[in-house]
Amino acid sequence: MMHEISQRFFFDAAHTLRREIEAEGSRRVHGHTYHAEVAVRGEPTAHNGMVMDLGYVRREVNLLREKLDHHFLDDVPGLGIPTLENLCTFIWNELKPRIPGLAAVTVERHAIGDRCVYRP
Ligand SMILES: Nc1nc2c(c(=O)[nH]1)N=C([C@H](O)[C@H](O)COP(=O)(O)OP(=O)(O)OP(=O)(O)O)CN2
Ligand SMILES: [Zn+2]
Repeated sequence: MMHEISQRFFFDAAHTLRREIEAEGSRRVHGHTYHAEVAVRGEPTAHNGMVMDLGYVRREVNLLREKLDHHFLDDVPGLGIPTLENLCTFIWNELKPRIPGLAAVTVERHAIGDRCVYRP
């Protein structure tokens, strides 16, 4: 039977964004607290009852988090334009080789209710 486990984390980061609406504030350097979640699918093994030890997921997430937390997202190599979509893809690309059962990445800005889910 398939199970899905998940790990939440957050990071604070600055960015700029060129937009066609609400352009003025987005173009200036400003910051957000981003809330993210990674989900891992699999079958619990008979020997430990886990899909994967969440401590392992946390360790990988913490390594990834160092690349985003308190960074200027416009300058993060491999991220591209710092949208929620590209943050999901970036986190996916960073974690997928380390967490083979990775199933989804979610990034949200709670303050304004924006959310993106990447589930290829
Ligand atoms: N499809 C997407 N649309 C938008 C994205 C996105 O990542 N994907 N991002 C934005 C803006 O970054 C977002 O709306 C925040 O706007 P911003 O000017 O950065 O901040 P606000 O002042 O609106 O919100 P605060 O968090 O209160 O500062 C838009 N669309
Ligand atoms: Zn913004």
